[in-house]
Amino acid sequence: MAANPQQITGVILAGGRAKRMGGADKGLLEMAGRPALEYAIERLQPQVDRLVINANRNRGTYAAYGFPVVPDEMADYPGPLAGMAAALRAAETEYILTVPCDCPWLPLDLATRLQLARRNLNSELATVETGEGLQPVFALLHRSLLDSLLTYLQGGGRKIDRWFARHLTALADFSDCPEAFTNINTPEQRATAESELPAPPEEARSTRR
Ligand SMILES: Nc1nc2c(ncn2[C@@H]2O[C@H](COP(=O)(O)OP(=O)(O)OP(=O)(O)O)[C@@H](O)[C@H]2O)c(=O)[nH]1
Ligand SMILES: [Mg+2]
Repeated sequence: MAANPQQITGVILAGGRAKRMGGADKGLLEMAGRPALEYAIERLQPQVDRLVINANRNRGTYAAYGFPVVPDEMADYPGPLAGMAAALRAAETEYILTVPCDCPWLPLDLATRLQLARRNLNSELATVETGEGLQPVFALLHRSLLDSLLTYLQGGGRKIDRWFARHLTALADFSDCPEAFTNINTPEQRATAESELPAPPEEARSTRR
């Protein structure tokens, strides 16, 4: 199908090893009674036209949410850029918007603010600046970036911000809400998050289709 220039595919990056979480599949790890990625689905889906999940393990469990599941094309967990590359290849829209699976408070106006920043700079790429630094896993990427990304990965590059530096990069200012990008890497952070997340309402328990 021809890509529609207006459209964005949201990508939930759930392909990591989660070593700091003891090797659990972090997207499926329960946080306050719900798998982590359900928070990301709930907050990202209304902002985008399509959604895909990038995952390397338990793909059947992820597929049960009803969205396409895209695995990395590179073996051995090369990092989030591999998930971005796989999603760019799979997406049928002009843009993808990536978020990590472990960020239950991600902003509801993420897509709007990234698109605005990107348009202002007329760039192919936009990411988040919180005032405390970049949050480069949150990225709006034009499909034309795939070749550059594959070249960077094939050359051994793994760092997102170093690859971004090869391109004009728009920064969306989220200094008003840096805490919205809190992500959960360790059992301690999970415990803190669980004390702050609401108990799941009954209907939320059936998000999984
Ligand atoms: N597709 C893909 N995604 C990854 C890979 N490594 C990390 N990610 C994702 O990138 C995002 C940020 O990574 P981290 O929070 O460090 O997650 P992680 O790498 O699984 O966890 P650690 O092993 O503890 O660093 C998460 O959404 C991960 O799922 C990978 O090799 N492939
Ligand atoms: Mg990591």
